[in-house]
Amino acid sequence: MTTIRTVAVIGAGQMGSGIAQVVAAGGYEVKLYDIASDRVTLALGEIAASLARRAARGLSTEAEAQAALQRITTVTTLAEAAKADLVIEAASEDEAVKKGVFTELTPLLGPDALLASNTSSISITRLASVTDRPERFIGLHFMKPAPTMKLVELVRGIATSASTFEAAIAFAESLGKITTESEDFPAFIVNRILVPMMNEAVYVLYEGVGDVASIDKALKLGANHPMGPLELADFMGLDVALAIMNVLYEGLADSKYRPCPLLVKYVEAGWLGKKSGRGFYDYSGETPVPTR
Ligand SMILES: CC(=O)CC(=O)SCCNC(=O)CCNC(=O)[C@H](O)C(C)(C)COP(=O)(O)OP(=O)(O)OC[C@H]1O[C@@H](n2cnc3c(N)ncnc32)[C@H](O)[C@@H]1OP(=O)(O)O
Ligand SMILES: NC(=O)C1=CN([C@@H]2O[C@H](COP(=O)(O)OP(=O)(O)OC[C@H]3O[C@@H](n4cnc5c(N)ncnc54)[C@H](OP(=O)(O)O)[C@@H]3O)[C@@H](O)[C@H]2O)C=CC1
Repeated sequence: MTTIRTVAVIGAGQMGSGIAQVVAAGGYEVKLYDIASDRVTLALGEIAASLARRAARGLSTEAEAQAALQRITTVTTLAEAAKADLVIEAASEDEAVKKGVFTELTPLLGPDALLASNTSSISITRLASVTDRPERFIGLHFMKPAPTMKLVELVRGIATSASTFEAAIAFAESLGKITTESEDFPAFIVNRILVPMMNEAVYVLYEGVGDVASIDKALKLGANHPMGPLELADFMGLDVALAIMNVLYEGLADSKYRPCPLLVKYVEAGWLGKKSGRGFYDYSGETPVPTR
């Protein structure tokens, strides 16, 4: 079994930065890469702030937070990122982008390196097929926010070996996470169930059944969800939610997964949720304000 000491994270967005933080806190050396180098700098600042908040909440000591931050190195080329025992890809939810990353990365890797994707929905078998090591490739699906959420969903592609699967379980558990296993079907388990529920909430808004505040209040107080479905969609990123719906719609060829036209329009407008400052809520002020 490969001994994992150094982990590269490709993509320093919402998930890549959270994953880098969790992995560094777990005692691993981390290399963080993004296609946009300014994004990596921003991510490091976000990680430092999150580690400090968690220390202030008593979830770690100040010294542990500092040590975790010290273990993260930012890199500006895939060649530097490739010098790792495990590479976790967390780039945008777009099959062409992810395949591009793995195609470029593969010849740069050491022979024993393991590959993982944090994809929310895309076939692990198809992503693995562009590499030279589909048996050493696995879906390692962290939930947002990665430092807080307990689950890591593991997805084996058709060629993933038993030893890769075991290494992935051991790695996730070493981070204090609990794993679950899904077969390699569109959007796996969590998002197959969760994201159509959020899409339905957008239909409820689109059809005028309720406004943003009513829909979120209904699910928060009526079903004890920690966030309403529209708040959660904004938190996840509307582009990510739409990409997952499209994978379900195309992959399962069933009209019940049709993305709500209002969700499509929001993404086309660049209203991507919290990360862009506007989605179903407006985040420009102190507290989020419903937009409909
Ligand atoms: C798309 C995919 O592929 C898969 C997915 O991830 S699906 C999405 C899965 N995630 C969820 O369903 C999350 C649902 N929401 C929750 O469970 C909770 O609201 C929560 C855990 C996010 C926060 O709960 P909480 O009681 O406020 O926890 P708390 O410990 O105070 O905060 C945890 C972190 O969440 C952050 N957070 C809380 N609410 C937030 C919000 N509305 N927006 C952004 N960040 C928020 C906090 O800042 C904190 O971050 P740091 O550790 O960096 O300080
Ligand atoms: N958001 C969520 O709740 C969750 C998302 N995921 C999955 O995690 C992955 C990342 O999502 P998320 O972090 O939300 O998305 P973000 O848009 O926040 O981050 C993606 C990052 O990847 C960068 N990127 C794009 N192309 C490349 C490339 N070729 N090489 C390196 N970096 C690249 C983007 O840069 P730029 O912006 O410049 O294009 C961006 O910084 C997706 O697969 C998503 O489905 C999994 C669990 C939860």
